[in-house]
Amino acid sequence: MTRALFIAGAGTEIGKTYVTAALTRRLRARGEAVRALKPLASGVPPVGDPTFAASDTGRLLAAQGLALTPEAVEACSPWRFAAPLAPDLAAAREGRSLDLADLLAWCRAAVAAAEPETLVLIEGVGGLMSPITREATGLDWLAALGVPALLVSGSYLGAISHALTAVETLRAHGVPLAAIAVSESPDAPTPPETVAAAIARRAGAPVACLRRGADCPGTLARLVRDAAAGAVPRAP
Ligand SMILES: Nc1ncnc2c1ncn2[C@@H]1O[C@H](COP(=O)(O)OP(=O)(O)OP(=O)(O)O)[C@@H](O)[C@H]1O
Ligand SMILES: C[C@H](N)[C@H](N)CCCCCC(=O)O
Ligand SMILES: [Mg+2]
Repeated sequence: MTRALFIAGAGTEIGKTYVTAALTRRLRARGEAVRALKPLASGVPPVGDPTFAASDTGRLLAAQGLALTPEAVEACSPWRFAAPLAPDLAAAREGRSLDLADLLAWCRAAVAAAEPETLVLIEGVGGLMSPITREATGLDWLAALGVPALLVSGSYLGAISHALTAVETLRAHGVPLAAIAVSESPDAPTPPETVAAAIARRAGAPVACLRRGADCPGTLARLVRDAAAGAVPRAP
């Protein structure tokens, strides 16, 4: 049975790719089959650009041990836009647009095509409710996919409210929340463990922590694997 999980952020540039790549490496090291996808990406350099390896797609492909071939890039991130803006704006800058229905169909096909027992990780774009098309936000994409979420938070001052706001939003929309990962922010005033504990007391979901430069903790890998296998009850 193929299992899928959506990585959502309490904000943009908060650690979604970092956590997804670390999680991918950890699961693969345990012999688990993982496919990490970033279907929709903005702020992306051309594939041949020397900076492409540092892009979300580059980092997710590297975490899977995949070379940055045009085919691998296309299979990971079919909608790529250059401007570092919300995807609807970035697409418009290129005279392009995208439909939520096409994005959903692509994601569903990718999950269906994955080898049995593969865990498919789908990284969203920006924050949970960042616009992805003129009408839809990332939440619409996640809710329509019907897979559990892993919410990534930072540990900066304000991160607790941002994370709990995202938790409440997921709950209000019936999206199952597998876990929250606090990815340490630079120059944060308190340790990420302090932020994680404050979130855990209020979120009703397990919280894991990743210090700067840290690998994915085993607890998070187990939570994600179990959730993707259906061990997360849908929110009331
Ligand atoms: N725990 C961490 N340790 C070291 N670096 C981190 C950590 N978390 C995030 N970063 C770094 O912070 C920057 C932003 O993180 P990342 O790219 O994962 O954010 P994102 O949420 O995926 O952003 P986007 O919304 O653009 O997809 C990156 O340079 C990333 O490597
Ligand atoms: C460029 C950035 N890293 C992301 N790719 C896009 C973030 C869009 C954020 C839109 C918003 O919520 O204000
Ligand atoms: Mg990212």
